[in-house]
Amino acid sequence: MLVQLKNVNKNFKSMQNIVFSLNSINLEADKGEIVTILGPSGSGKSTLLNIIGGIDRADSGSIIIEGVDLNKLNDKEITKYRRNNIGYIFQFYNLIPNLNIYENIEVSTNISENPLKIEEVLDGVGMLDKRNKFPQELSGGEQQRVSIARAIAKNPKILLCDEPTGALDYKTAKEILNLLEYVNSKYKTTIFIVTHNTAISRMSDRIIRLRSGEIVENIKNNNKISAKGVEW
Ligand SMILES: Nc1ncnc2c1ncn2[C@@H]1O[C@H](COP(=O)(O)OP(=O)(O)OP(=O)(O)O)[C@@H](O)[C@H]1O
Repeated sequence: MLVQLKNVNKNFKSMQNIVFSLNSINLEADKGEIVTILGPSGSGKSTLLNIIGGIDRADSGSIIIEGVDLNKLNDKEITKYRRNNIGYIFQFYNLIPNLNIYENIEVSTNISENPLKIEEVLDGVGMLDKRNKFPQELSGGEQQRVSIARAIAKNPKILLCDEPTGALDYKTAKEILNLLEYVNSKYKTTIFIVTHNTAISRMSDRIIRLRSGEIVENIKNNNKISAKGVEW
């Protein structure tokens, strides 16, 4: 098992009160699985993703990645874990505006121990010919392709996608889903996709539904379809 969360709890507090808590989260994901995390706004989806990514710390419980418990790592060790194991894709791409496409990816490969060739990943996402362009010269879909290339170039075991198609129109969103499927099959990357779009869950191996910080559904998808067939 690549990812195992056991009894994970996380509270966000205001001055005196707990304003939100993620409660007793248990989940597992194998190498190469695609997992979708569904749930209404504020249910804790991004918080859960950030805990798996070592960005947020859990208050208690275990987050075991390849046998290592993230909750037992110090800050330096967790930074190293993040650099080498985690690729992140955001709704609004988060590319660095004053660096060209190639340089945006270089920022990520420069800090990882086992990066892929930048040309190879740019070619894989269909952006090699735009390598000298700047983010503002690209469409949203193209920027998301670059952000996938940036995440993948680190050669991470886990790809965390927070609403990766949330800012894109139907056609471009479908292209991005196809690309995530390609990455998953080529690199055997385990992919977590947080989304409001329940249709996306049809291309995943596992579907997790959160409500008010609790998992209310955790099912294996026995009717997985290819990204091409996902419709909404
Ligand atoms: N750093 C923080 N400090 C305090 N509260 C936080 C913090 N991060 C998240 N929260 C609260 O935790 C709750 C869950 O937030 P989270 O972003 O995980 O939900 P979500 O399901 O991803 O929502 P959305 O779909 O709107 O992005 C929210 O009520 C949010 O305000």
